[in-house]
Amino acid sequence: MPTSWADSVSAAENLAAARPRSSYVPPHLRNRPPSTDPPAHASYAGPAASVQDQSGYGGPNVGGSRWTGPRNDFRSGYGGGGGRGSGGGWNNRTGGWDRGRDREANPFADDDAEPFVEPENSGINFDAYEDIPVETSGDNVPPPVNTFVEIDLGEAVNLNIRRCKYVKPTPVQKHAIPIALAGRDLMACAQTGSGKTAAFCFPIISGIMRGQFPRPPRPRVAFPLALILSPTRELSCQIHDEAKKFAYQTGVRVVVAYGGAPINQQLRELERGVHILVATPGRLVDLLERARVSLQMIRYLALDEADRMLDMGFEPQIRKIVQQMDMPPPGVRQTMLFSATFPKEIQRLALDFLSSYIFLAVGRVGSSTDLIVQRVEYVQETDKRSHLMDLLHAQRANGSHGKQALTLVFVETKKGADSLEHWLCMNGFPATAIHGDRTQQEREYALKSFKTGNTPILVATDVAARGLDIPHVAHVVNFDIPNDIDDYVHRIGRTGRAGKSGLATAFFNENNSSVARSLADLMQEANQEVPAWLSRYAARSSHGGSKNRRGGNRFGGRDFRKDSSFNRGGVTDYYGGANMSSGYGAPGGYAAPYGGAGVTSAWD
Ligand SMILES: Nc1ncnc2c1ncn2[C@@H]1O[C@H](COP(=O)(O)OP(=O)(O)OP(=O)(O)O)[C@@H](O)[C@H]1O
Repeated sequence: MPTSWADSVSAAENLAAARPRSSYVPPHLRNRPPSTDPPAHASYAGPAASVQDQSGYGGPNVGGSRWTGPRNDFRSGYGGGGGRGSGGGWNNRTGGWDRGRDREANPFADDDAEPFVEPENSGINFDAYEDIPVETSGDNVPPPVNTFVEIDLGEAVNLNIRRCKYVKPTPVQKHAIPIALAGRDLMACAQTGSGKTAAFCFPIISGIMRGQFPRPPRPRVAFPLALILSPTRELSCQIHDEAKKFAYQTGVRVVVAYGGAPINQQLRELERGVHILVATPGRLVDLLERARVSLQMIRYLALDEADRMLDMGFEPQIRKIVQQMDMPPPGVRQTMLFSATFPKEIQRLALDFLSSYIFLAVGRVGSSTDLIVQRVEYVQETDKRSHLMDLLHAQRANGSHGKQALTLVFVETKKGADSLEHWLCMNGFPATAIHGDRTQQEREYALKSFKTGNTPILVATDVAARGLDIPHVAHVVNFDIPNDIDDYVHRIGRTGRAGKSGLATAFFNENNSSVARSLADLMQEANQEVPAWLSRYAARSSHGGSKNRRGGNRFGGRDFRKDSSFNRGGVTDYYGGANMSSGYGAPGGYAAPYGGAGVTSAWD
């Protein structure tokens, strides 16, 4: 009997291997249950059919009443039944989705060529996340799970989890996946590098595999079932790559659309059919205005790094996409917001986008993980370059495996990035740069060159601060400290990911005094040593008032619905109690009520 999730998957694989095969089965078909495969191009949407079992969305197009019934109906057979004969299913026009699936490239193929490949994606210190404080608020919060085997994601997704070498869910996954699988709207805040991408992708993929959906009503228009919005092109590409791995051989097709790349190629991809569309807001608005994408069939909406999208001025586009086009309203679609930081503005947006949602905070909101050793050094503007060179020399001397560890250097301006890159190269340090004035091709080339270790130093503006998951970034240098502490949290979060440790060094001087206090608070909270001189700056700036988007609340946001000032503003208080846990050992912790006066929480 299998004793762990990994054992169960192994057992499943062994069983599959033991199955007698009468003839050669091509690799892309090997994980498909032979008995349930429909004939090519047949329209099939029986009650137990999943996307994998269909040649497309064979269910009827219910036309006029597309938003009728509660949201869960979509997942429990909406549009199912009567699908036979309804016209050949999804994408029939181009030969059917199955044809595309047969050509599905193996998204894991590159992993084996990875220069720094590891046997297991458990990280050297994965258990470091276990004791992290977790808080949930909202009505009827589904209980967390401890293992992947407890979550019924389906055999195909389980195999992909194993291919990803994930052994157990991270804390945010333990909580968020059951919440999302229960069909609940979710606002989830968890530390950088803690696995949020999989936390929203797994339930979406699994929901699409299980659901029954009407077939797309018009040709030449893409009707995705799920939309994942992210602020930057690189992050959208990364989510796309991840989602393709999670959805490999499930029949769920993931397409990405982002600016700066030829739109025609993206249109062709969309025409081949799309279940999950990953997009940046600007390019998506373009596609919607060209009427090449319709959001009318969206059942899942995920906003990754939602706060950053507002910072970048995307709010009008996001509101247009979510509220002014044809997307089903909250309560019909399922909406999830994920970030490591949630300033007040985004919590207000959440009230418009989410319906009776659960607020989940894993670790203190806006905190950095204590896997990252943070150092702040006092460096005058004019000394920054030579100081950086000292750090890089020291690092080169300590290089492991004959390879120089990757170093990410953040600067404030695009010009500053160009000039520092040039200076580093002139001084014998192989560096490249990424910023918004570079062409998309240059940006992608720079990232690739950095990831592969060809240029182990990347100079970047905030375009690389959010979400990018680059293995083996050992050191993040804040050559220029950002004015907003949330940006600092995301920047340093490019190291110390998935349980690994990392180092972050910041060059502080007079110009940064406005963030002294939030920086000192953040470091203290992450159990870092705060230099005495920084504490003095912090004490001074508390009187002057530093920019603090967290509204004076020391640990930043918490569920905004709890703020009395907010509720006095005439907005309904959805808050219906909260649960608090400081670990996973005691399931009883989730039943403990929170919110009464005098109860200590992770936030206080
Ligand atoms: N269960 C798991 N086991 C092992 N590794 C995991 C697991 N889940 C995710 N990872 C890995 O952890 C890394 C970080 O994941 P991800 O990029 O989703 O983090 P994140 O929380 O979105 O970070 P950020 O806030 O910076 O966007 C990735 O390399 C991912 O493959």
